[in-house]
Amino acid sequence: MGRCGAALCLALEGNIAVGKSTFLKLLGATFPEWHLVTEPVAQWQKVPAGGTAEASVGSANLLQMMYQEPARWSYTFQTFSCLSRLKAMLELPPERFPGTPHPVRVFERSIYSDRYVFAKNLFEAGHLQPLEWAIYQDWHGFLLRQLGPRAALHGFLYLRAMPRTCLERLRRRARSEEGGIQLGYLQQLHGQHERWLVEKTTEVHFADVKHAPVLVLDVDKDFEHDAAAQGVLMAQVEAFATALRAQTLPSCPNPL
Ligand SMILES: Nc1ncnc2c1ncn2[C@@H]1O[C@H](COP(=O)(O)OP(=O)(O)O)[C@@H](O)[C@H]1O
Ligand SMILES: Nc1nc2c(ncn2[C@H]2C[C@H](O)[C@@H](COP(=O)(O)O)O2)c(=O)[nH]1
Repeated sequence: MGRCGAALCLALEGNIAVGKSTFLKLLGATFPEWHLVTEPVAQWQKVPAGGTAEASVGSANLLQMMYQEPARWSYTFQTFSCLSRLKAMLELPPERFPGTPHPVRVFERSIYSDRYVFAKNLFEAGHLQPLEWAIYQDWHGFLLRQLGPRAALHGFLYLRAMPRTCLERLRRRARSEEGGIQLGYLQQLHGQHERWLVEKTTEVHFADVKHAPVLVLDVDKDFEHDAAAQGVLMAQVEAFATALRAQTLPSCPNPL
């Protein structure tokens, strides 16, 4: 933030179609100096499918493959999604003006929800084999330990709504790959988020992240078309970021 060069790093977490992208746009309009990183869904829908150096054989929609044949493609999906999130996190943000980095960076989901929500859920649902889950956890833990503070987050913004609300929003959005998603899957993911971020009963293997503060934001009601509700949510985020900055980056006193 400001001249000290350190940004406060937050992840925006929540169920499928809860409203993360919509919320991220609102953050962008409210805090134009923040750096916002969207989830790389488009990359998952169009994975270069190889071929030779001379000729590519096109691309694969890994998101669709994972939903159509989860037992076959879940492990591949989780390696690719986690790698794409890690690349986005490690990529240097563009400087706002020379010498003035962004005060806050917000990532839509994270390498932590990749593991403690999605991969964990796929394992518990039987779509990741015990061996695949063990291998995933091995490289995930190794990589993140090697990266140390570069892979750490200071806090989480958790958008929370009832799974039924998410299903309604998901149907309204009508992303073609998600046509087969049922309420039960959103209930499972809701439970994973709650155990990880609220109840804290999920075993988390990284001390910083385990103790990172969580701001729970209730988005069950429509905030998209309600300026007053938007104002309340943005004020909550600003207060959270300000307090977190004072706590975690005390040597960088610049205001947000
Ligand atoms: N608070 C809200 N109330 C009503 N509809 C919403 C709200 N937030 C998002 N939506 C709508 O729900 C759908 C999914 O939102 P989106 O932001 O794409 O979710 P996510 O990024 O979490 O998957 C979109 O059609 C969006 O317009
Ligand atoms: N199996 C996994 N699926 C994931 C993961 N991260 C996102 N997703 C899916 C869920 C949605 O269908 C789509 C985009 O998510 P939004 O909530 O942003 O709409 O991708 C994951 O790690 N594993």
